[in-house]
Amino acid sequence: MEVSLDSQHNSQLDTIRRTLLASIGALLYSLVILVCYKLGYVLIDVTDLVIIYICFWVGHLAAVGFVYFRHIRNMSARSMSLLHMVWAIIFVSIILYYTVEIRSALMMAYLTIISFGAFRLQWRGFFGITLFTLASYAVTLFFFQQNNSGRWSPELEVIIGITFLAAMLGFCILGREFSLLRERLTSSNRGLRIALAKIEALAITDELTGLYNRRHLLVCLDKQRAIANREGSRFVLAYIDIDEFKRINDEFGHRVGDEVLQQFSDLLQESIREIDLVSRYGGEEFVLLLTGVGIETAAIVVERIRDAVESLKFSENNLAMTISVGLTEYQAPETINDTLERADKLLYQAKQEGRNRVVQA
Ligand SMILES: Nc1nc2c(ncn2[C@@H]2O[C@H](COP(=O)(O)OP(=O)(O)OP(=O)(O)O)[C@@H](O)[C@H]2O)c(=O)[nH]1
Repeated sequence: MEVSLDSQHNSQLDTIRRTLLASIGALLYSLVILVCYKLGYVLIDVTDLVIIYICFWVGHLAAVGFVYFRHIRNMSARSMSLLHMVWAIIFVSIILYYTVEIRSALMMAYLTIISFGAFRLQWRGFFGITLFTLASYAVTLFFFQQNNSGRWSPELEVIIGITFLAAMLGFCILGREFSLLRERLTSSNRGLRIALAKIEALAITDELTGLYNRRHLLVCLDKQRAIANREGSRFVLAYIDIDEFKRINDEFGHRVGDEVLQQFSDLLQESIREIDLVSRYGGEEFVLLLTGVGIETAAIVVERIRDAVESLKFSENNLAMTISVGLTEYQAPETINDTLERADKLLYQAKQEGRNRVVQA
């Protein structure tokens, strides 16, 4: 879970970084156009240029704001959405319509815009945006030729057009490869995350019973102790041992012994609340962690479990068995070891007093 949140956060930061890069690119391109305008390569009325700039920047900033808004809301965002790219391509096409002589240089902006799509778009989207760019350039050329026939050189335009088409095709193929690579990477990351979650679960689970193991119990106890020390909350440990389990193994075999352990674990699991924890401490020993209760309430719960075990028949052989329990409440600021040792001594006392009983501190 932590891994997944981490990767989501990193991907959002990447998105913000790419959006900032796109903005820097757009700013530089706007400045280059201004210089070209000053040098007489962009033949446009200054009012029209200002209107085009305002329209483009309003759209661009709205898109950037949208990405940032989704980021602070923790929603997934695309650095340059399809709409955002279409907006930028239209802007470049309009500028190209007014550009003379150096149009092939300013056309490079198309490639920069499209390359942003390679980070996010599926290859179909990438293909679509490439087609849109080609169509948009064709429309620009058509109108340019209509209004500037004097400056129109068919041979030159064909050469530029073919070069541009080849570059776009190359970009499209590379974009597809990139997109496939990204999809493979995403899917292998997902696989790794699932495998990691499984390994983490295995590391804290007892194989036979499916209960938490001793390692996980100790981690939880440390946390619970820290909470109790800080907030003054209470928790109780019940150290449970199945009585004369060796006899069950000896009489019925190890397989039946395992079955009994599994059924007993199920019973324990069903007897506690979600906020409590049951663990297999080792062999036929189990520890219950009962949180937010004092020893009086815990004693009632554990006594009920002892009673249920006594009256149940386990495994296919209808075995009867009993448990002994040492029950103690955590006394701040002692260590968890102290509490466990006390519970163990109480369990020993329960065994000494004849088994099938709960002894509390
Ligand atoms: N079937 C099975 N037996 C286990 C497992 N782990 C431990 N045991 C057995 O549990 C038995 C525990 O025996 P003892 O420690 O002598 O205790 P006991 O017979 O329960 O007697 P008291 O605790 O004194 O009531 C041993 O025979 C172990 O082999 C397990 O995973 N499966």
